[in-house]
Order: sequence, then C-alpha cells, then structure tokens
Amino acid sequence: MPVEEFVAGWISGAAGLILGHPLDTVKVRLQTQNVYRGIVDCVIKTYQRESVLGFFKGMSFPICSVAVVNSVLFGTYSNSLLLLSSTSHQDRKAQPPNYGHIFVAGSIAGFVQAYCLAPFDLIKVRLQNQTEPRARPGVAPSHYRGPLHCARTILREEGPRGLFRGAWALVLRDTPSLGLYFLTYEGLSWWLTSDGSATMLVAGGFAGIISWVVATPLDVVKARMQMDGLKQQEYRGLLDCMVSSARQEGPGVFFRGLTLNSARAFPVNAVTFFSYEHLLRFLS
Ligand SMILES: C[N+](C)(C)CCCC[C@H](N)C(=O)O
Repeated sequence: MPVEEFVAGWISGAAGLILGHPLDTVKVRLQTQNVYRGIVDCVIKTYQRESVLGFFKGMSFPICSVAVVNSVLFGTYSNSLLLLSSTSHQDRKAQPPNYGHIFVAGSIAGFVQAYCLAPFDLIKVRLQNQTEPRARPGVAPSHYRGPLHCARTILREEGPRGLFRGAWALVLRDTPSLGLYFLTYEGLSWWLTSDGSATMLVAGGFAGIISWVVATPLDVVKARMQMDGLKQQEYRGLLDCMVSSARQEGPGVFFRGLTLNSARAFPVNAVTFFSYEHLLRFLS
C-alpha cells in the first residue's frame, strides 16, 4: 500500500484547509443560524464582534484531523482504484482507468473518510457557531473553551455517541460527492491532455465546485443535525430534519451556503490537487 499517497494527502489537505476556513465559518453560520441577512451581513457582524480571529474559530482541530482525513481519503481512493483497475497512480496517464472504477473508488474513499471525519467535523461546527467575542472580564464565556474542552463537554453532556452526531448525514453527503470529486478530476485531467500544473489547478478547482454543489443540501442537514444536541433536541432524525427544515423555511434552505461552498471550493481544491500531485512526484 503506497504510503506516499497518504503523506501527500495529508500535507495537501492542510494547505487547502487553511486557505478556505474563513469562508467555511461564514457558511456554517448561515446554514445553522437565522440571525444573518446574508453573506456580507454575517462577515460584518463576525468581524465587528470577534475580529478577524472569529473567522478562524474551530480551525485548530481540523488542521490536526485533516492529516488523518485527507490521507485516508487520498490513500483509500488510490489504493481502491489500484485494486479495481490494477493501475497505479503513475500508470494512469498512459492507461486511464474506467470511469466507473474511478467513481466507485472515490465513493469508497468518501464513505471511509466520513467516519474518520465525523467527530472532528462536529467539534469544528460547534466551535464555528460560537459567536461570543473572545473571553475577557464581563463577557459571558463560550460554552466550549476550545476543541479538547468541546470534546470532553460533548462526551459528558451527550455521551460517546454524541461525538458522532450528524455522522449519517456526513456519510450520505460525502460518499457520492467524493465519487464525483475524483471522477471530475480524473476526467478533466485526461480531457485537458497535459499533466502540467495548470491542469492540476483547473481540474482540482472544478472537481471541488462540482462535488460541493452536489453535497450542499446534505451539508445543510449535517450541520443542523450536529448543532441539534447542543440545547434542546429539535429533530427526531435525519429525515425529520429535512422535512421540518423544508416545511419551516422552504426548499431553498437546502442551498444555503452554496455560493460560499462554490467560491471556497475552487481555490481550496485547486491547491489541494496541485500540492498532492507535486508531493507525489517528489515522494515517489
Ligand atoms: C465531499 N465534499 C464535497 C463535502 C468535500 C469535497 C472536497 C473536500 C475538500 N477538502 C474541501 O474542503 O473542499
């Protein structure tokens, strides 16, 4: 099992995460809080109350977890494709694998990484939704004082299963959309013929956009399920969350954050695939 795929996946994922976290924070707040009039209103209110640091809330944990999540994602994808089509990463330019194999390998990777991602993503969303200014005398402290305190508090208040709140929505979000993610990347890379840096950036960027467009409806449901355990339990399950969200806010609720997901997806995934490919060449 080539180890370099995992290492390249780790470093490339961290690069993409840092670039995109501020937009991700604004997106999560728009998806789960009905207090903002839109993207600009959310950005202004966040900056005014929490300074620029407010946009980076909840990032410290994903920086650690992206090592696990992205290396599992890229490592599982490449090794699943090797098993399905007997083509290693180096062979793929000369012998493009079957698109069905690419989609299946990407979906397998999406399913596996979702379970690794679930607790980390839950903590990220809970921290991103804390809108109190930084702790100072006279200001009510936030419910969670950091990622580890958040994990301990969830374990104490919601039990071990609490750390996997929203996991099913995450699995349903990521399994097909990551199949599409890798299918778009491999297909565009093959169609653009050259295997230079520009191809990596363009194919990676569009892979990110297309996968996030498909993933956004379940991304909204996932974030709401993850926030559900914090105060009172509002939803009786994933389907109840979807039905009551649509009933109360209209079907448009499932596309909340789509603009931000798409705007963030191109640079983040262009950088992710660019660094992944170059790291692989360097490591192998
Ligand atoms: C599967 N889904 C569309 C949710 C994500 C696919 C791209 C993942 C990438 N690390 C990013 O943060 O954009």
